[in-house]
Amino acid sequence: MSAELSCLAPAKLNLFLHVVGRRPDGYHLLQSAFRLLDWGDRIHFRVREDGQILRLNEVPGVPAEQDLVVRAARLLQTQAGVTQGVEITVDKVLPMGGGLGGGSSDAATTLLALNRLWGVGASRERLQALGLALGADVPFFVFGRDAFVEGVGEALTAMDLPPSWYVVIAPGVSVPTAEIFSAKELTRSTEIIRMPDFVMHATRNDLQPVVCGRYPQVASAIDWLNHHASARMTGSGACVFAEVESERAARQVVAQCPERWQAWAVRSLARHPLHDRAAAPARND
Ligand SMILES: C[C@@](CO)(OP(=O)(O)O)[C@H](O)COP(=O)(O)OP(=O)(O)OC[C@H]1O[C@@H](n2ccc(N)nc2=O)[C@H](O)[C@@H]1O
Ligand SMILES: Nc1ncnc2c1ncn2[C@@H]1O[C@H](COP(=O)(O)OP(=O)(O)O)[C@@H](O)[C@H]1O
Repeated sequence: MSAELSCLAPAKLNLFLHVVGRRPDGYHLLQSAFRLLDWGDRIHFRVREDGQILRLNEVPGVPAEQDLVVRAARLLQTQAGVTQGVEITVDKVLPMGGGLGGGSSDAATTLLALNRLWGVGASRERLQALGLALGADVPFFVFGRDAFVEGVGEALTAMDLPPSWYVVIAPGVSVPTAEIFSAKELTRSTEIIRMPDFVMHATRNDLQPVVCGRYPQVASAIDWLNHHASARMTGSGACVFAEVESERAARQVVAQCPERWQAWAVRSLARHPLHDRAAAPARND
């Protein structure tokens, strides 16, 4: 008999992304609005009593030791002095290096799930702080609701947005985040805005011109989607998105998408699923 749990690791969109400065260590200071999506990877956790942390399935391009789910589990186990272990199965749905935060979300879902399954009882704030060591977007996914994000990803302010439908397109390329942040043509001095006042048309993704200049597939996906609704890149790319008025409109655009790209109709998600189930005990099988 061992405790187990299956959970969505939701994707995110950066509704806008401004680069407002650079720290002495080279990391960039950002302002961004992060939105959760009701779409993502699926992760299954099963507690082991022998302390081992195992990923059971293959994930192309991600050896188990480098997988953020394994690294997140190991970090929590060490930091909280846990003697139990876990078997993890990752059903990868999100394109990697897509700017949808897949790896970071997998890590955050792992922290939230194991905090419960192992009975650690760490506060959300503590899990956010732990998550920052794994990646800049992990604190947001632990926070688990739409947020204004500042600093390098650690300063979060909750934001309430009405539900929306989006079209998301993967233009079939993977963009390395480090390459884009180190580009000499990147502008790093966008004026700091008062975040709650943002309006989409007055914002942009500062990484988008750099990515479009280097990856023409991203530029052409934005051009194509712009014919249907106002299109923009998420994160450091390569995925692009547009908000549309309804599920029906989203599905119509997806149906017309050229075959060389992948497209999805997705709706927003108000809360990370583990937040909704915060009070529920882990299932025992
Ligand atoms: C810019 C965002 C917005 O969501 O892009 P996406 O990764 O989602 O596309 C993220 O904050 C990215 O976070 P993450 O993907 O975790 O980046 P990391 O692996 O920590 O960083 C990869 C590399 O990008 C650069 N980097 C990253 C984040 C940042 N604020 N400044 C940087 O200069 C650093 O050179 C770093 O070594
Ligand atoms: N569980 C995971 N899922 C996806 N990528 C992972 C995972 N663990 C480690 N990675 C590494 O993180 C990189 C960035 O992946 P991802 O988070 O999908 O991109 P992005 O930050 O652009 O959304 C991948 O190329 C991969 O090497």
